Amino acid sequence: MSHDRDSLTLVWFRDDLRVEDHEALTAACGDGQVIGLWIRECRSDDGLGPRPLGGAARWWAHESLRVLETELAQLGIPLLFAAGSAADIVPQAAADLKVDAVRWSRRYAPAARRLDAQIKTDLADAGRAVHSHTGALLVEPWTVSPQGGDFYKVFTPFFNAVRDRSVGDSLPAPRTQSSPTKAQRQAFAGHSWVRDLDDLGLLDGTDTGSGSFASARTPQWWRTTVAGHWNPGCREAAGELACLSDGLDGYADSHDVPADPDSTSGLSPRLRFGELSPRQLLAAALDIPEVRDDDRQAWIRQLYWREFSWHLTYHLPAVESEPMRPEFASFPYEDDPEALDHWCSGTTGIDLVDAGMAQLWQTGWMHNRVRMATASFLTKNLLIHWWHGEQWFWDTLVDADEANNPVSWQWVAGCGADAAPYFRIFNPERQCERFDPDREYVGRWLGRGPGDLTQAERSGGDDEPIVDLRTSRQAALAAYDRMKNESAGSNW
Ligand SMILES: Cc1cc2nc3c(=O)[nH]c(=O)nc-3n(C[C@H](O)[C@H](O)[C@H](O)COP(=O)(O)OP(=O)(O)OC[C@H]3O[C@@H](n4cnc5c(N)ncnc54)[C@H](O)[C@@H]3O)c2cc1C
Repeated sequence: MSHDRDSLTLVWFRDDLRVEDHEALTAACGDGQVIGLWIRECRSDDGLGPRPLGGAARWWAHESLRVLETELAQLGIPLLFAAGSAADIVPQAAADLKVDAVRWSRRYAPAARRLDAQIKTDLADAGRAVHSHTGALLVEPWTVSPQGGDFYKVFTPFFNAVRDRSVGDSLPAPRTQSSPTKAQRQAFAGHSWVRDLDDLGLLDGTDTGSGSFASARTPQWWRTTVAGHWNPGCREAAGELACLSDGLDGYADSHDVPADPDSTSGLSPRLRFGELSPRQLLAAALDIPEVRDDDRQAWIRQLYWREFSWHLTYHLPAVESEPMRPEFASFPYEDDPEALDHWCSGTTGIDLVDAGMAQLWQTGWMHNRVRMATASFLTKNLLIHWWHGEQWFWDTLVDADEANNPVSWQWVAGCGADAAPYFRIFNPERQCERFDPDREYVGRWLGRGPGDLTQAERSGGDDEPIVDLRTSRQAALAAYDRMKNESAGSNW
């Protein structure tokens, strides 16, 4: 259906690569004609903008954008691509395309918010209407605070404060518009900032050639290997949402079983890139009749863990680089590139850790229970700074998320939002016995069959552990004591 009014709106897509339940897109279509824009952004020298995508996420974004382009085209909406500084490109695009308004879904990391505020001012100064919309979160972070405090620092009170809030109904895809004419398309392509998706460099990348596994990050890897495990794009995401009952069935009891591919939903990259909105997920979970209520509630609680990560990220200046507990700034981490390389390449000799790192490298994803065990091993048994692990995950996870990744790393490292921080040191052998008793998961990812010798039964050989779990645990606790004695304590 074509629209009568003349109004033209630019919808700037970011981490919201969908057409359903998209408030900015729906509002824009209600006003008149729409043009979409996606920018491969770089961070400015003064640190404004989103964190540059890691290798696996770049591959995902590229594929997902291809699908979004097709979905939008079916609605009569062109999607234009650009690369560079959004502070330059968005005002330029708005002027060149002569749009009346610009709309986008909000983002919440401080450096991206500051950039968006600057762009909003520039557009308004140029006489354009600018509207930001909700869409990435169920709860806007500034709408929730504890009595007498600025923001929640512990999950359970946060969850109790927001769990019963209404989030409204999901929106259908907007109605079809009249497609741009050939002449209009040619005019779009003529602007200096417009690129083809394939020219954004999302699949480019260079091997640093330094010889270490951790630095040899080749994005082509993701294209050839990880691609076999995923089908990015909002169309496929909608199909997965329809099968959500598989992931929810038995969730309360079995979500910690890494060998079972249905023990969790596997929807994290869909949320990361906004192929599905959290509101769609919540509505779907509440709607599945055949799922037991404790499974449903346990899963919904996890959705709110994601909200909590963003709540913290919104309120903290630099969650990716600064410990939430300030005393950890002086934690005596060790500089051990060789051990880091063993960890990245999954050659630590600790089965669960190596299996997890193999799953990550081969699929761009790792089960949550194993993420916790591998992260604990790096930061506590190897005493390597959580930054290094966070960065490796950032580069290798298809769901690498600006909030969930650093907040989870800080949680495991003991410097984050956890009521019982440092003393929880996951023993990866005990974790394996408990959550993978038949060794199905480690067998799958280490290329050994279930029933092979357990870690304890093996001795010597190439896969001798690089560190003794018991003595390294004691060393970690001693390092913690040293830090505590040196710091005066914190008010976090
Ligand atoms: C060291 C470490 C790093 C992590 N990095 C990321 C990351 O970069 N991106 C990311 O999305 N998650 C991250 N997580 C959280 C969690 O591991 C993943 O969200 C989860 O494994 C995704 O699988 P799923 O979609 O099947 O989850 P499900 O169990 O089906 O849960 C549904 C959704 O809830 C959210 N969720 C589930 N568990 C958590 C959690 N512990 N914390 C926050 N949100 C959660 C996710 O959005 C997930 O898609 C990390 C966890 C750890 C311990």
